[in-house]
Amino acid sequence: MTDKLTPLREQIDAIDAQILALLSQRGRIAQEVGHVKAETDAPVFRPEREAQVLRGVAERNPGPLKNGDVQTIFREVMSACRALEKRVTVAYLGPPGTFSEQAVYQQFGSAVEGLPCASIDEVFRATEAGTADFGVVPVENSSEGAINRTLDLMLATTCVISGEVSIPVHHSLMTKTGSMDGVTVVCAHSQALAQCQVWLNLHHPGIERRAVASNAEAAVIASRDPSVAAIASEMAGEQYQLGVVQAHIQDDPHNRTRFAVIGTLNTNPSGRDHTSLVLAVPNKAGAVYNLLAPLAKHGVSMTRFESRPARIGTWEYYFYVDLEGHRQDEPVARALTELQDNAAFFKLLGSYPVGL
Ligand SMILES: C=C(O[C@@H]1C=C(C(=O)O)C=C[C@H]1O)C(=O)O
Repeated sequence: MTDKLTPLREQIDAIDAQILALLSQRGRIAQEVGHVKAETDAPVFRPEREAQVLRGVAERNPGPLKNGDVQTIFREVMSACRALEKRVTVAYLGPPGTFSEQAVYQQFGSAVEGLPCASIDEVFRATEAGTADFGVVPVENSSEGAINRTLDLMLATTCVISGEVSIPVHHSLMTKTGSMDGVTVVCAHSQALAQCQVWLNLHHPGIERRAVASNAEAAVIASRDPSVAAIASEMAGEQYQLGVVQAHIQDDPHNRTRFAVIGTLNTNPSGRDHTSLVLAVPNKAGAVYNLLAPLAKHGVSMTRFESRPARIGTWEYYFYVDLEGHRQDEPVARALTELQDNAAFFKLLGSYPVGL
């Protein structure tokens, strides 16, 4: 066996040497890019360029490696190259171990400075204040719908959306001991409790459910108190040394959460983009119908339509709309101008590459 392996491993060693030489060449060019950007004060992180590189490697991938795996490798290569220019700081809903943190690494790779925050509000504040270069905030979950606090803060702050990222959300029930003996409370973020309610009703109908600030927070509590079980990711469980009672307890096996990358960067077109905006109309018959007419007229598809009460005491609403295309694409630009003319309120949140 050894005789057969030796020449193959020699080939792998030779290839690794080439990969390493090429990586270092790539790194040196990224440093030059960094110098050019510094001269013009241009942004280091360019989501549209990174999206194009990742789409390109999937299109050109000759196999046998899977597209997703090749993209993970290139995501890390770009992350390391970007860090040679500047290590970007990204605020997220902490503590470490949350799905928000996973979304940060999914978008930026691991050569990034994560800044865990106590609340979604704080993520917006840190990003607005420039303490962080970007923030990552949950926007919607495939089972539970919109994250209302994020929608409200999109409206209230000056942050724009520079990117989006979607990750699978798998919940595990975990305790300090790995068993449910003596457990009287299940802690999790309210969204996670909602996403696992059918399973909990079936398997632990009598146990108190307590909403806490985040799933990772629940994991911290469970790591200190054996009468508490946490619902969180297995990553959080590992971080806080919990034993898994039951993995994959979310009611929908395809459960996903979409996150927005917020910041001050107006991302350029990548070729496959989304545009997000908030609109309001006067409270009269046909107003919403008329409002959206420019989309049909210019052939722009709407991928999301969400309403939030305006909270001014009357039955008025803000509409959160996602469109296919970039604000600089001709049909989108035309539709946006007409939408703005028809709307009582109009705020463009940003255009950004469609998440992988
Ligand atoms: C090298 C650049 O800077 C960053 C790193 C990239 C890379 O390593 O490919 C791509 C985009 C930027 O986020 C660039 O802008 O081209």
